[in-house]
Amino acid sequence: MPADGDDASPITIAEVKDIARKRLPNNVWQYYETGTDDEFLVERNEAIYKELLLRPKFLRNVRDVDTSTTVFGKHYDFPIAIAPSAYQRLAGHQGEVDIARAAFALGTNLCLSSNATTSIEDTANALDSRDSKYPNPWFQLYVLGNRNASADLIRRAEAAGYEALVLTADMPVLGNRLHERKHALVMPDHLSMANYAGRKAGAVSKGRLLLNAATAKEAQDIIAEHSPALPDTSMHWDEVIPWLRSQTKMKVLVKGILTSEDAHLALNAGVDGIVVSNHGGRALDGSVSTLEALPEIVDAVRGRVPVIFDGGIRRGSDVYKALALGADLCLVGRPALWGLSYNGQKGVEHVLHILEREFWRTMTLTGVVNVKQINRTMLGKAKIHGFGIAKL
Ligand SMILES: Cc1cc2nc3c(=O)[nH]c(=O)nc-3n(C[C@H](O)[C@H](O)[C@H](O)COP(=O)(O)O)c2cc1C
Ligand SMILES: CCCCCCC(=O)C(=O)O
Repeated sequence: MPADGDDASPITIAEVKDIARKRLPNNVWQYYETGTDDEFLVERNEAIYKELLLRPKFLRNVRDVDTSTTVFGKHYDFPIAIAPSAYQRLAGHQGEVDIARAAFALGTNLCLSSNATTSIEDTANALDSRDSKYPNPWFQLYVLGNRNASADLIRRAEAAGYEALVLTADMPVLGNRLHERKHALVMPDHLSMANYAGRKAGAVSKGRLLLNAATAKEAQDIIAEHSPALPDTSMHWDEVIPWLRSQTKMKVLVKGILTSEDAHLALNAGVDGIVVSNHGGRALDGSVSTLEALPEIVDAVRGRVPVIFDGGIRRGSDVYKALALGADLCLVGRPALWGLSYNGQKGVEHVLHILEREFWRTMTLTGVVNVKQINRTMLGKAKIHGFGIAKL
């Protein structure tokens, strides 16, 4: 049983978030927090969990509850890992190094962003070796107009021992982040995009460049001028997965899948895994929340590859609900950044502990003793149906 923490410390993710809000400089807070347009999706990603109710079962001998899971044959002490997020040193402390060490210390894993403020090699070298039953870190890739630059990152990640390559598909251009346009993210002098030989940038090219384009024509001109350093907008299923395969032996996952159509295309292209994600509501406002998208993708995939899931997870019960709908592993983005701001590596560990404990407690209180027992029969809809809640 994971021990409860000291109650003088924050005891929920919401409390850690409140501390981060007070500590982070406003433009960093806005950058981390921001969604796009009306931020409908940031809100919906979180709110949607409340639409699903748990159907607890009792007297099932819950003395030994095992929260662990296996993905790509590797062991996770609980099914929560850390999503890729850019520029983690903006939260202070040691950024990516603290997040990676926390994930390893808790028996889980992380995915490093292409746009990290600590390089691929420095992040890997900061980690102690651990039992080979546990995974190595994953690396998230933005494929740039300059494919040679991307090929170089892939080669470096593989050489540094990363286990999987996660292609982010959902942001060929930056979403319309209104807060960021008002509070431009400016990288302090001591930080840079460490994987790109010290390039300074907020949102890729000169920070505000794309965000500040006044017209579509201006945006096109900027893309044309800076395309080697921006995500490659010409990427297509037919070529990009085969190209990645030709570059690496690492597992290849695609991140940002929201429909069964794209899940089928991803499977046909031969990916090793799918990440259901809407980029934390930072790409296209008004699109579907990830929990709503999950069942159709799980049904399309039919267990052929792992389905990884992120978006709006703030409670261990949220993780439980995503697993019940068929996710194999959940990722958290912002909560890790809040933990980092709260107390560096220890703060990220604290966040993971909270989620692990809540997840374990939800398993125990619903009468399941391992993650395989968490399935759709454990959920109901928030709608009165006869005398009970409607089953899914
Ligand atoms: C500040 C920030 C930066 C992010 N940077 C990246 C990135 O570099 N690459 C990527 O694929 N996703 C990025 N994401 C999206 C996350 O990987 C993840 O999909 C999202 O944060 C999950 O939602 P959550 O924050 O509600 O947990 C970023 C998210 C945030 C909040
Ligand atoms: C157009 C790609 C910019 C990526 C910036 C990092 C990121 O993913 C984010 O959400 O912010």
